[in-house]
Amino acid sequence: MIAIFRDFRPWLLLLIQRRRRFLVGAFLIWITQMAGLALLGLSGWFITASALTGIALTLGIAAHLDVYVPGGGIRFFALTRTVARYIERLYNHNTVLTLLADLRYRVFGYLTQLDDARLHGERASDWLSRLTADIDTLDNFYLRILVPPFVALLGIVTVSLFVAIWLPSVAVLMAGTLGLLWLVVTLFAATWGFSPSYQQVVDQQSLRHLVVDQVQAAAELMSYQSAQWHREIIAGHEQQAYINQRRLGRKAALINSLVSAVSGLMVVAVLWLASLAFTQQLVTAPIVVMAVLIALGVNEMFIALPASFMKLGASYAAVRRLNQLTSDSKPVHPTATLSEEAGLAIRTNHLSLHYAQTLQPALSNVDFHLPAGKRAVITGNSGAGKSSLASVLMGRLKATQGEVTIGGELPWQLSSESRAHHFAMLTQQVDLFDTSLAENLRVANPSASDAALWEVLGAVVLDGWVQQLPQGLATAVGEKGQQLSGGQARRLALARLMLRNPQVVFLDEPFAGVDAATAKHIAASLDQWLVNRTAIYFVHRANSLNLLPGVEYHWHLDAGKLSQCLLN
Ligand SMILES: Nc1ncnc2c1ncn2[C@@H]1O[C@H](COP(=O)(O)OP(=O)(O)OP(=O)(O)O)[C@@H](O)[C@H]1O
Repeated sequence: MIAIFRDFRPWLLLLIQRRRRFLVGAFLIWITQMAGLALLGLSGWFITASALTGIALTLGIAAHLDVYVPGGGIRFFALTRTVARYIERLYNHNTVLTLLADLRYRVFGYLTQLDDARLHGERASDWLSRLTADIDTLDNFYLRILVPPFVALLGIVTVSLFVAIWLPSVAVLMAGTLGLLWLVVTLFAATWGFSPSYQQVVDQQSLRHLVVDQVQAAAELMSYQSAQWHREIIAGHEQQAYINQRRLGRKAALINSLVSAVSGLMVVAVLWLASLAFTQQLVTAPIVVMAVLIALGVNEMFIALPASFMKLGASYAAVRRLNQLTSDSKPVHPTATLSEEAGLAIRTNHLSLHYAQTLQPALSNVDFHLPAGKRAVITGNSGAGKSSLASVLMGRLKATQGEVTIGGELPWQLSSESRAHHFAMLTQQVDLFDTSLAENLRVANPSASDAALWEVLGAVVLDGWVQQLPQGLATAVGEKGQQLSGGQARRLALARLMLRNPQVVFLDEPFAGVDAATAKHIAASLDQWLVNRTAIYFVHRANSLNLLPGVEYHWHLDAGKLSQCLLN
């Protein structure tokens, strides 16, 4: 229980920052509910009193009834209920949207502080779930879990005090029964539904993964004739999820029936006690009707509570996932910067990197020094650690041991603006936006002219191809650049990089997927563009070396260990 509270705490604190909104919202709900109950009670009283007065007059008994005050009261409560409900909806929806913005802002802040290893450690759909489903669950917390039980308690006290004016015994009965019901629909419902609702979130997540896999790997599954096999796995999970959902539904239905049964019995008991008071001439008949109608109407305050509290486990699952982000993200925003004049030499000192959940280090004791403005090549077989080293040099990963300095600063301590300004990296995985060629290029330099775009396209030998496209630079590249070949996409990414003016450049396999003649042309363009920049090429094969003019250093990575090679 304490652990659960500890997990919820940071998010509750965030929600509580808006406590004024919380109190005003709760007050508006309370006004709406009380106006509804007053309308019901007063109408019951008025109808009964009118009927009794009518009967008395018919029987020739002198009787009178002031119809103006209760009539006015009924109109007043009817209007109050409508207006209060309208304002309450506006106000509380505004609060929910404000909280949504608070939560998204905080979670997005955590995401931006995660390093490459953590970001790549989970699926994109999981990150999306955190930003959408998990936050929505927390967002519902305010309007479903925090406000309604508070208002219900306030309602119980108000109604009991009101009824106590005429019928103290009825008031005690109502306060006792409603208090017990309150405990059942909140604490008991939360405990009883905790594990199935927690499981529901876990099931939904695994089903989402499986279905995404089924769609993404559809071609493979069909060509290996395994689609049916995979569908059966999904069906198995789905069946489990249904069983759990039914369990949750049954529990919710049982609590709802309990609430209906107990509140029904309470109405009968109120009728009985009030009738007793009537026979003892302690109250009039209209008061009896009013008390019974109020007891009937008070159930409304509990209707939504069991369903919300049964899902506390789902909120907890969301909170736990979001809390993982807090513990993984860096505590401070790095702020170091590099000066424009500084010569940006790269130096590593016993650099080691060990990914979590792997036995062998990806980099171990890497030592090298690349003077400012010089070029180097680091070769290595697949899995030797080239991309990992590039990520550490870029400051996208923090070394487990040792350190790297660029221009005298630790890259991971540089502000993101400084890194973006001074460093550039061509990664193996190219990310293109689902927009035009020009827009994709201008991601690197929004103010680049068309002439500048043509120039960099020429440098990567894409200009001829773009010229013969009917829409030229305005041609759409499709989602993830699917309308381009792999080699074209990489060349477009390289062209994009050349629109910037970085001092340090890392090029991970710049010639992958490119034919020999084109590679030669690109190498010549790079040779020109890299003048006065510090650059490291990361390539698989030493036979790419003749494509790398100006390279003065050659290191080789083997299973994370770096050794110096002679350049021939
Ligand atoms: N996010 C990660 N989590 C765990 N291990 C990782 C991660 N990224 C890489 N590795 C491991 O680290 C080692 C080095 O990988 P890396 O991608 O740096 O090699 P590489 O030389 O760039 O390979 P390639 O040329 O095939 O891209 C490999 O054993 C790889 O399995």
